[in-house]
Amino acid sequence: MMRAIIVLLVIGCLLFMIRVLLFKTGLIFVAKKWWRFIEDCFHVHQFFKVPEFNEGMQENQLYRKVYVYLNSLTSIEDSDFTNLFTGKKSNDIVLGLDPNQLIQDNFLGAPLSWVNQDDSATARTLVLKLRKADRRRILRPYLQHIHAVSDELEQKKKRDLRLFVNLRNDRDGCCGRWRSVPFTHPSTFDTISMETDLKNRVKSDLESFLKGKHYYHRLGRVWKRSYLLYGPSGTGKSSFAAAMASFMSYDVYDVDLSRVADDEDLRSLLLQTTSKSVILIEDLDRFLVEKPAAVSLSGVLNFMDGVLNSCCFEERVMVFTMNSKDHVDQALLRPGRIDVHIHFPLCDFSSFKTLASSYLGLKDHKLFPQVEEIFQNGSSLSPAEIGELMIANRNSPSRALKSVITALQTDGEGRGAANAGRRLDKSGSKKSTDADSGEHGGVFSRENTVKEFRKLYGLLTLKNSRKSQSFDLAAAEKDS
Ligand SMILES: Nc1ncnc2c1ncn2[C@@H]1O[C@H](COP(=O)(O)OP(=O)(O)OP(=O)(O)O)[C@@H](O)[C@H]1O
Ligand SMILES: [Mg+2]
Repeated sequence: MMRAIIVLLVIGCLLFMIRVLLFKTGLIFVAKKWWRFIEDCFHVHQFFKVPEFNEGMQENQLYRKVYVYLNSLTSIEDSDFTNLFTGKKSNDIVLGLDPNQLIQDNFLGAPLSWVNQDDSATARTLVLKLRKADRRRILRPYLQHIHAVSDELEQKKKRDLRLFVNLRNDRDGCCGRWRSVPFTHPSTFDTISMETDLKNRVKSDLESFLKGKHYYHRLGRVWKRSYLLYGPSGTGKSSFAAAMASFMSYDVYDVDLSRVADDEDLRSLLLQTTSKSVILIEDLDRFLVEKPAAVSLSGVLNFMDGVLNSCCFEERVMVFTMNSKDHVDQALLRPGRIDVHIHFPLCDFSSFKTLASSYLGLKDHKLFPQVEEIFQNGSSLSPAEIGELMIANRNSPSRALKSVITALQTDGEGRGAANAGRRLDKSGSKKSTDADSGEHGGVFSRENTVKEFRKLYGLLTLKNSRKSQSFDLAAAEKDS
């Protein structure tokens, strides 16, 4: 009897020491791994692949959800290799899947594992491995669980907007053509010096769009809206486009047409964009004149029309910027292709005062009357030029204003008249050119309330008698 007790004690001590050894040295993970391997040998498995792109090179939404879900699993820390990234805050450490990393999971008592297949030759794929005996019972509820968890994570995490740029198509079509970085452009509608009324109308137009899904579908139209921001260099077009994206919490796809091989390539780029995004094409006029790529005009027109079935083009806002519309094929600007035209003119005295207030904190100054007179004599500069002068002299407002006056008198001579003159040429009064030419149909009086915009899809011409900025929505009469 005594001998049996001693043997049991020795075995107990041995087991305890082995346990301590296993946990202290981490060998427990090796033991678990071997145990799983031996167990697996006695089961038949099934594999389910979740590719990043479907055969049409469109993003596979399930891939994105599984990726978010796996990155949230604590078992990601048990993998042999895991990436560490800095999160939003500098002291945040975020774990990220490593190429070909194995992640274990367990659902309703069934062991599962995922492999993050990511070799540069093919598009990225997540592969689920589960026992055949468990498939019927858990596959569907497991995928629903993944959807629920990833949706919750997406909701919880404030949407970190992303800026996507397109790569050259020298990667034989694999692995997607967009690379993204966090979108942190500081511009908001508040930082852009623009007439408040005009800014509010753009906001209201965007809000109507965001709520307009059923309205567009009832009209049988793709739920998209396109804006043309045009005006001289340095007048805030790019900043405004960034402000629009931030306002809507939309990602930005910045299309560099010079990196697009041909029309087909442009279409496939579009296919890979996701909903809730701004698709930005800068300096379209320059592209159409210089044509640095093999994209044809009809390719651009189709791109602008979103000539794709609606599933691939929903919830997109297209923003085109130009320095001038004068040399552009008018087919590009017709209603339905460009819904809203917004002109960004050079500064006048009122926008100058807005800049002086934001950059120098000045509401008034003894030099203001002199500045006003120079503007009235037809001189002007872009907000970028005036902004830079104010920033350079922000510690001395008087010196800043004197440098603006000097610049207006030297570089700005006549530019204001030329800029305003574009409006005056057609009408002899301070209205926007588009409104006068009537090229987009009728002119709406300023009394138009925002609800007029809501009633109409397409283009409204709004006579904006204010001299500083025009918000000319040219109406397609027949659509109204
Ligand atoms: N209306 C404005 N209000 C405030 N800042 C402005 C405005 N316009 C331009 N700026 C400032 O000038 C700089 C250039 O602006 P932005 O790049 O948006 O001009 P742009 O019209 O896109 O010029 P380009 O046609 O050369 O691309 C930015 O730093 C921006 O902050
Ligand atoms: Mg720009």
